[in-house]
Amino acid sequence: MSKLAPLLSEDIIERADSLNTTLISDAMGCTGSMDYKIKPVASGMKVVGTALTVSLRPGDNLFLHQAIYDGKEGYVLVADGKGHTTNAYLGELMAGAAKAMGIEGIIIDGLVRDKETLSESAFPIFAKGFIPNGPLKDGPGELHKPISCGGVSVVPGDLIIGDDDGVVVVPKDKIEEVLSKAEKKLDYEKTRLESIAAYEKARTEGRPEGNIQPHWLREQMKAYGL
Ligand SMILES: O=C([O-])CC(=O)C(=O)O
Ligand SMILES: [Mg+2]
Repeated sequence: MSKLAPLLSEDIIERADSLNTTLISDAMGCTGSMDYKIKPVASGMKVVGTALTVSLRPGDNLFLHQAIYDGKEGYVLVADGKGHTTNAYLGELMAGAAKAMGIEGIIIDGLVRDKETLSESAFPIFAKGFIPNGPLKDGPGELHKPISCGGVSVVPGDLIIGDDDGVVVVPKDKIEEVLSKAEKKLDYEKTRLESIAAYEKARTEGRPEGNIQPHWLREQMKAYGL
């Protein structure tokens, strides 16, 4: 029997892929984001998938090696590196192995190394930064258990989305509700951007009409007597 949590459906992954981290966080009441220091190693990287979790001893990557070989397509490896900042948890070799295994990407609360190779690769890695020191390989650690990563709980099987703004986690029992809300927000934002652009065009052409204040602004400002 697989140790891995069931993969999320292709439909869920496709829907999440057509959204982004900000819409998904909005749909969770502006929550769900990991520590802002966890960012893609190169701008433009995006990852969406089912969480595969590992907890590491600070500065030690033994269990991260095992997690890579437990992984396969559809999974995003999420590693609680406890925010350790003296040793890197992975470099180009492990990143290459994870990509070869079919893993969608790696999120780590800690540092990595081999910046040049990692940032030129198409393989998405999200970390807090870079340091030349390598890790120990002695353990202990924990695989496929609930963890905390970047201040957010991650349970194996949760939905993970990472992009240039950071990483957001959607608990598996909330996915349907969150995706439908985020899709509605996307529609709202598209319409809003269109009206902002139309207003700017009209204004610069000397024929402004109406206003582009969001519908809720007036009501909210009443509390301030304005
Ligand atoms: O030593 C390690 O396990 C990490 C590393 O440098 C690599 O993945 O290239
Ligand atoms: Mg190396």
